[in-house]
Amino acid sequence: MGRLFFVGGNWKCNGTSEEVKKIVSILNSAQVPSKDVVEIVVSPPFVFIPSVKSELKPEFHIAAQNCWVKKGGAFTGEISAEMLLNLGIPWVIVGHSERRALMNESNEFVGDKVAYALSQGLKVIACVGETLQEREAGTTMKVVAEQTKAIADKIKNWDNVVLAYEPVWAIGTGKVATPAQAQEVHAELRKWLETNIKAEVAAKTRIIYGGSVNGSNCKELAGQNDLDGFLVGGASLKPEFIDIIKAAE
Ligand SMILES: O=C(COP(=O)(O)O)NO
Repeated sequence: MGRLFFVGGNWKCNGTSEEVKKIVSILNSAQVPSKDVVEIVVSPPFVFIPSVKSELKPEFHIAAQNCWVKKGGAFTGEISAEMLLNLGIPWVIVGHSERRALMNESNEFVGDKVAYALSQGLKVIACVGETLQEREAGTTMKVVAEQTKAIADKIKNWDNVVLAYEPVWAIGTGKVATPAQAQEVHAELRKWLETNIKAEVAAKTRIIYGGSVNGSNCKELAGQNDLDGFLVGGASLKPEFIDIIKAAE
């Protein structure tokens, strides 16, 4: 396939400065595959980004967990794409299901955020995924296609987009999608890109999986044709994150 494997670690709203120091030292002492085998991105909470960026070895790139939908200004509490770029942060996660749910981020708002982040020069991990109710109602593909379309409607270039399929029912629950379940949706998403955007975008875009990935299930998941990596939550705070990165080999 020729798509460079991608592993993201989403630290979410976790960590103290002591805990972050420990995670950084675990990552710095780890032997990780070369950058031709895997692209690794870790996403600390905003407050730890400068220190993590300065301490972490260059094999690990940095992502923010969110950014504002337009140029910075009178938007109390927000962090702008320009600020991230000013700090030399190349990646941002947009549309995570926790933000869609807790902050009421609509598909259109997520699409606008992806477009603005890309327009400023950030690379984007764009998240889609269905809830348990939506899966049980048989509407998984309808939901993730709508979420993907809302992004596609706002952007022209997919070169700096990684699409993360994160079934909400698998996030933080320990109920990881089976390899077949993940492959099915990834293949459908790739087909959606081919049909609605273009074959080259479908072939090149990395589609990564997130939702209870750990050191024991990552290898089988990584073996799926249309699965190009992971967006890891809980396990990215633990030494097993290195095992997950090595699933790229
Ligand atoms: O939300 C997730 C996945 O979290 P978990 O690995 O803890 O299920 N990634 O962004």
